[in-house]
Amino acid sequence: MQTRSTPGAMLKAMREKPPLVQCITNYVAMNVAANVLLAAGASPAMVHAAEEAGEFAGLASALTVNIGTLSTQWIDGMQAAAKAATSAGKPWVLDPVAHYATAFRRDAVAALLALKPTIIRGNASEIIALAGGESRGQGVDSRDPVEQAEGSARWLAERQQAVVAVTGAVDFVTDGERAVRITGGSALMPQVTALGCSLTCLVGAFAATVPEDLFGATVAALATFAIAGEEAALGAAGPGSFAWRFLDALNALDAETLDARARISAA
Ligand SMILES: Nc1ncnc2c1ncn2[C@@H]1O[C@H](COP(=O)(O)OP(=O)(O)OP(=O)(O)O)[C@@H](O)[C@H]1O
Ligand SMILES: Cc1ncsc1CCO
Ligand SMILES: [Mg+2]
Repeated sequence: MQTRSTPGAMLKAMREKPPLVQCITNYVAMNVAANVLLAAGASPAMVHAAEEAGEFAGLASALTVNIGTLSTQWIDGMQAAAKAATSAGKPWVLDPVAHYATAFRRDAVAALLALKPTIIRGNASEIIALAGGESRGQGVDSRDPVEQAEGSARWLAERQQAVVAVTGAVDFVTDGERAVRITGGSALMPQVTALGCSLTCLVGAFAATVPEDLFGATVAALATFAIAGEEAALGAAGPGSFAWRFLDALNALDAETLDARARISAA
């Protein structure tokens, strides 16, 4: 992996100086994602109102924008925050939840893409559709394998000059030049709502910690989820116990274990 630092070193740096991350996320994910960031060692703030989102982006070290439960007022807040982050040179992450489903979502995502997210994180169906392909996604859930989204991700990364992460059974990350696959996690992860949305917020936390290495930050966040997910699955009886075990595993994961267990290979 061609990054300046290891995932473990980035996790350690994040915990030593917990970054303030502005998460504009959906109603389903707000509580889940805030707990995920706290467990990992970052400081989340769910601030989306049009009246303050832009101003708040000036205080935060990174911004994440997720369109999961969209409404017009929220779009104004998302755009204000994205503009403020971009003009301050701060990283911001776009999660285009089910953008293929309706014209309202498609238009919102097109406007957000024009505001130049530095990182885009989605499931395979979302990334395929963002690149203009035929996706089989149903609502917010992916119906496509990540392998089939790799070409779309490379195309999107080049076109947007952004890091693109596609998640699923095997994750894929590219900046248009470099690309890696990350294995791990658990089949229980897509059975717990909003873990992908929470991962988007965690990508923002790592990006805030190492803004000079957004590719490495994205890989580190995904590897953290992969190892915490594997650990949580060991004792889980189903999605319910997996959800709380995942928070505990994330909190207990240390830098050395992450670096020893992360499975990241060039793609
Ligand atoms: N079958 C699987 N096996 C292992 N890990 C998985 C599997 N499916 C998803 N994951 C992991 O789950 C996490 C969330 O990714 P996912 O692709 O499910 O996001 P998403 O579809 O955007 O989720 P949501 O919309 O619920 O937020 C990632 O860390 C991913 O690696
Ligand atoms: C279930 C659901 N519906 C809109 S957003 C969301 C969270 C997972 O993406
Ligand atoms: Mg999602």
